[in-house]
Amino acid sequence: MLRLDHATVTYANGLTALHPTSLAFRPGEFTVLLGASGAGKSTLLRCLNGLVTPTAGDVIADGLGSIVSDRRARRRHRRRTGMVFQQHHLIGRLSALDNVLTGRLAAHGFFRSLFPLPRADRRLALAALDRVGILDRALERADRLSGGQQQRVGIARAMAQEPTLVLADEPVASLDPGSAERVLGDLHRICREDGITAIVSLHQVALARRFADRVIALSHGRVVHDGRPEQLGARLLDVIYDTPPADTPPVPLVAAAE
Ligand SMILES: Nc1ncnc2c1ncn2[C@@H]1O[C@H](COP(=O)(O)OP(=O)(O)OP(=O)(O)O)[C@@H](O)[C@H]1O
Repeated sequence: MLRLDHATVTYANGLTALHPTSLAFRPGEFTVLLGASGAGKSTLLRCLNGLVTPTAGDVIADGLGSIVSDRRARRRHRRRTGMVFQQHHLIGRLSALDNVLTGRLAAHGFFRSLFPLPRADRRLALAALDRVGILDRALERADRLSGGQQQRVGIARAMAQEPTLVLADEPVASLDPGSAERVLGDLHRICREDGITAIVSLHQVALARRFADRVIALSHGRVVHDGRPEQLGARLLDVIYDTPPADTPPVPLVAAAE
């Protein structure tokens, strides 16, 4: 179980992006984080792998203890945590396969990773590409693949790490609706099959309804909802997305003539 214990993040400019937050993530659960832009989703995700250090409170990883105060625990936790980003951070001139193989580097020591990786790693990387349906593009340069295919490579790279936890920050935000659904569907299926805990930030409420076991919604750095996706009604969505009440006069689109 991964836990935030009163975790708080105040950035150097004085902005509190995450107010004291306590949450526990159950193994194998697919959690979606929802919230308007700037609500604190990325900050929360980054706390969960130690990329952002809480200014107060703690992050406790299963069997390892605090990843905030213990560097070794943080390193071990990261090794078993796969990250998927909106901008896939692929190396364009490398093949899809070589990009996926970079996910295996953390499994080896620094000196070992300077030499060609063992065959077993290549097999694992090819299997990961197969699971996201693009084995036939394994030798293609990453920058010649479509956006959806590139994100599949990003997912395969995270899976090649053999993680127990996947953190995905808006993994399908730059894809068209059809590709977004297929790519998120792949991520969801693989996490389910392998019992991987997933915490995924999304902007698309429909995808949260479709795939989430649990939805956590943030607004201005606070959790405003933690529950089942079926509970996402119109009223709650108004709170999450700061929609003004229906009787608020509309803002004029064009300034009135002087
Ligand atoms: N390094 C930083 N220094 C100062 N402020 C930051 C920093 N990173 C994020 N913020 C601010 O913290 C708040 C929360 O940002 P965060 O990126 O966590 O939100 P988000 O919900 O992920 O937004 P989006 O959906 O747009 O990615 C925002 O007001 C943002 O401007």
